[in-house]
Amino acid sequence: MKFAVLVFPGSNCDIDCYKAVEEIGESVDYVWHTATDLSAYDCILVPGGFSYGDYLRCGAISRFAPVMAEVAKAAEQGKFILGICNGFQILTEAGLLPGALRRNESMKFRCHDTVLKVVNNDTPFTREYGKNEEVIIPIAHGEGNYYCDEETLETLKRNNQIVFTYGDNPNGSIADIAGICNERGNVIGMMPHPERAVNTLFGSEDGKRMFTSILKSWRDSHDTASIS
Ligand SMILES: NC(=O)CC[C@H](N)C(=O)O
Repeated sequence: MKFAVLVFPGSNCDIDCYKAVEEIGESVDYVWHTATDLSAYDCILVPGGFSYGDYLRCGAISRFAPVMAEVAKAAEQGKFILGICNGFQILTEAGLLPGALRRNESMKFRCHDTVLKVVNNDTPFTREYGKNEEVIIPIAHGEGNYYCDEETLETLKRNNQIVFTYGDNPNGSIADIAGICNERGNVIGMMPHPERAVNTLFGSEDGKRMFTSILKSWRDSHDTASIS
């Protein structure tokens, strides 16, 4: 299986994502935002950071990068797309996920561990977790306050698209939402950083199972031997 980690001017979690994939022993490349071909990749990681300095709105400029047309194509093909933090912001700006990320209610940048509930463990990204399992994954953002209108929220609930919720809501997100997926389940965005929780040395390895979930899902769909 081959992973791509997109890199925009101002990305700062690209190396963490790359290392997280290395932790699970898979192949990974950095892919610059000007790339126009993602056909070699099975999973696209859109990492966190401050792409284009968060000017206008977080992700509002990056979503026009040439590579984003390829991300849309990959999503259409059913490939796995994981947007983390600024990556989530870029995916909402690109219209690949519904809703928007606003300034934290506190108007402060929040950087600390959070307890997340795995609301939907029936996605390619979360199958290695138990339903309603609580995991510890850190956040680091100023604009993680997820918002969508009532109708969209009802749709998210009805389709089981709410993947993670916060135990102790750190940013004012509607319905305590920390992560959502598209209706098909192959595109997910989340504000917390699983790639910063892949080893007990980091304080938690609860994020690692997101990466092993992706690998298992890909292996199942490609009918190769499953990993232990
Ligand atoms: N760690 C990040 O990706 C930061 C996300 C974004 N720039 C914010 O502050 O909300």
